Amino acid sequence: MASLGDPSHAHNQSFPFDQLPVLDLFFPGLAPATSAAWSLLTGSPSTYGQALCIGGSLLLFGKYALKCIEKLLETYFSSTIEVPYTDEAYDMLISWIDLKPSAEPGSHAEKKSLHYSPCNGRSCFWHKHPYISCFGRNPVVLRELLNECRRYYLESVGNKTCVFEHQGDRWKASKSMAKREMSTVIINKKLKEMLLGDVAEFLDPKTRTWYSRRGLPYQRGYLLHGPPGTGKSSLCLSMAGHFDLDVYVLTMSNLNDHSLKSLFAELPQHCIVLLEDVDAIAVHRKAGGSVDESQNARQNGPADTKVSLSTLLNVLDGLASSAGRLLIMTTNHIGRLDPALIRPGRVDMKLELHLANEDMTNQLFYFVYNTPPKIKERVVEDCELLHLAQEFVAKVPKLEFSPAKVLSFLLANKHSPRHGIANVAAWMEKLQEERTKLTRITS
Ligand SMILES: Nc1ncnc2c1ncn2[C@@H]1O[C@H](COP(=O)(O)OP(=O)(O)OP(=O)(O)O)[C@@H](O)[C@H]1O
Repeated sequence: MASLGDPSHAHNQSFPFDQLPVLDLFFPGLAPATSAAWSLLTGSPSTYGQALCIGGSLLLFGKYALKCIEKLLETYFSSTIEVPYTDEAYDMLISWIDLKPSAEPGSHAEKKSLHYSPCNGRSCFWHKHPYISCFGRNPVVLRELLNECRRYYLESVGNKTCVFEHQGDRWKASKSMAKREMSTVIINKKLKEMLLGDVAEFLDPKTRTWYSRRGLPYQRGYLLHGPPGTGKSSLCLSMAGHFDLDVYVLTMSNLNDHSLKSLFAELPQHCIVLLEDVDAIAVHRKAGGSVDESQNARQNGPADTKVSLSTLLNVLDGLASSAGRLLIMTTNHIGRLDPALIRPGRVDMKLELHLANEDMTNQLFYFVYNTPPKIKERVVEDCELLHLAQEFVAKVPKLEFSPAKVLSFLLANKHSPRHGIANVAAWMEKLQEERTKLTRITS
């Protein structure tokens, strides 16, 4: 029996090649590779083994060397501009890419249109004629590109009102809508004029100087209150269009203290901050006037899921530190608001929007059926309009329906005012039924 130390046995220790064909049966091509590796390990490399070894090393080190070169180039020979997802420049970049001919989604653009956006990592695209990459230490090309994106973006939203909404504690452009003419929001004429005059005066640069000379906080707050569907949000949006401002919408029910603070910290200069349904913060006070925290917690839920009044007051007061923002709060229940929230200085003007009176119903009728003189095709002849409007107004009880309801009815009959007028009674009956049903459910 041969011992392990027996040199003659060493020779017999070679790879069991007699087993190779069997291995090859299951793993074709494995046998030659293992034989090369075996001969390398046992110190007698074949040419094939040597080549394999050199190739492998080249592959390994080549990859590493490439990474090093890439890093070196990136660090010393290229410029990079970071465009975070949350930055408006990101939206500009996206709209620019979307506008590129290569991004045209084809003839079915209207339905399920495609939108293109840059992904994380490296992207190559054409900018003017040369093929640009960020190679080189001069960032001018990148700046130029971003400027071009900005130009495209501003052109595309030129006649639009941009609305930003919050996602967690970040702002995100949610939609850009065609500017809504102030004339399409039907409210008391004097009220509208007063509001527009006040905002125009506030935004005047002279007013800003006036405030700063006296060390007064340059801020203005408005409260729009009234029943649902009286045009509070519409008024805010059309004001934004009128004064060319973007709107940042905060929905109180989806916020907590932390997100509210972060969102306020990120607001740009010159914009409208719309706080919708501020009554979502129901505040209970004790007999002495102090805030009843336990009652608040019971009604509003845990503190980390809701906005507390003290945080809201703090951020509103902080708003004064950055100039040029208009604060507009809306509510359907002014009686539920804490007096501290709507005290002068935080709210400078309160405007109540009403259910449709005779004048508003008349204006809504004209809004739907009056056709501009340029358009030949008309539903009603001008001479008939006055008479039909009077007939409609006489049938609709005043201060009973919101402008939203009246408008919705008129739009349902937009092709035939006569048919609409004939159906007013049935419509009111239906509304009454709905109201009774709702009262039964809620009681
Ligand atoms: N006064 C109005 N003039 C013209 N359209 C109106 C008016 N009020 C409501 N509408 C129309 O009704 C719809 C709802 O209006 P809007 O959202 O502005 O009402 P709101 O008072 O903000 O309601 P809510 O309190 O429920 O938020 C919109 O389509 C709007 O065009």
